[in-house]
Amino acid sequence: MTTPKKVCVVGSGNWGSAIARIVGLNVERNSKFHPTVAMWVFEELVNGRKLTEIINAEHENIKYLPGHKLPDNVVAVADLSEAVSHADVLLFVIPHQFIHKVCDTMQGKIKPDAFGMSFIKGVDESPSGLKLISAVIRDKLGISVSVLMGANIANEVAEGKFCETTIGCKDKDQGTLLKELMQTDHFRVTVVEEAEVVEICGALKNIVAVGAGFCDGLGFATFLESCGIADLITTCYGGRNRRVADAFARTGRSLEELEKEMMNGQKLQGPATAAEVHVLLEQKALLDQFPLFNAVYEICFEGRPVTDFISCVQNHPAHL
Ligand SMILES: NC(=O)c1ccc[n+]([C@@H]2O[C@H](COP(=O)([O-])OP(=O)(O)OC[C@H]3O[C@@H](n4cnc5c(N)ncnc54)[C@H](O)[C@@H]3O)[C@@H](O)[C@H]2O)c1
Ligand SMILES: O=P(O)(O)OC[C@H](O)CO
Repeated sequence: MTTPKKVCVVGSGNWGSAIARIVGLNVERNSKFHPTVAMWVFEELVNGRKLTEIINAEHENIKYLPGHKLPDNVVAVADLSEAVSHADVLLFVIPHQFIHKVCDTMQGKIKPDAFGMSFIKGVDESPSGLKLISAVIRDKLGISVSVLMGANIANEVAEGKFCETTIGCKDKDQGTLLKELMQTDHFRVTVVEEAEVVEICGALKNIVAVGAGFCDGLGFATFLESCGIADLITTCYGGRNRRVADAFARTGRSLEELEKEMMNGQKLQGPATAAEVHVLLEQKALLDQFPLFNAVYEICFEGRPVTDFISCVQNHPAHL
């Protein structure tokens, strides 16, 4: 029998504490894991008391996740080196601004066969270019690093509200183990191999969220009505344009044929609109600024292979 794996949560903010809560409950009932979880806490005083002492005495992170008890087996540790030294599984849940310093402190302190998972949404920027946070951890600590990202609000997850999340992990066995560590009845986990895509989605959506806040704050609320972003998301998930385009890409059959076969007389609006808008963009010499619209037009009407779709967008003049 293999030795139970010890888990350390590196971080104890809003999400870090919600994750520690899940992990603490899960390890108690799964013999593949050691029954205690170390949670590294960036020490600070709250009402004159050390936060670690409050967490260990009251089993609640009263500053970052108030109102939700942590299981007794989650032990707050202020010394990062001590917290991580016995861990087989390292869960990184800190704001991305602190990742370099945290990894630097961990260097030489972790078990050589430990592996990690990052819950951190962000990217790292340096003179050599952008880097995923998982890559920063991997390069600094020499361990494999998966990611977990999803439409998850820490307080809601802690309340046990239903939501789903995605683990990106290239190793099948590790992915299965990490799913066992994270999944609950209310927090449902899907594991995919494309870890980089999972991570970049998590990082970039935060910029859009800031933009959405600007719009709301400025009173430009119409995009947030049902006709705006909501309809965009709805059509991309469940609409007829999406369904027929999906079949087009999978089968290589023509749009006309598929529309006739799949829609029983109903009419697609997307390709025709792409053609109509294309006329205007061409007249105004704006095609370069709308690479997605242009790519859809070329694929639908000019015989451009659908397999070029991503490269059309990648080759936007602004990126050259
Ligand atoms: N909060 C959410 O709902 C949520 C959900 C999903 C993902 N995330 C992501 O999880 C990551 C962590 O977010 P969070 O909500 O746990 O953190 P948070 O926003 O609550 O951040 C505060 C944490 O940072 C720590 N901290 C402050 N100064 C520090 C320093 N110098 N060095 C190290 N730590 C320091 C604090 O002690 C505290 O634990 C982020 O990338 C976030 O985008 C958050
Ligand atoms: O509260 P935010 O904007 O950091 O977002 C939290 C989560 O990332 C939502 O999935």
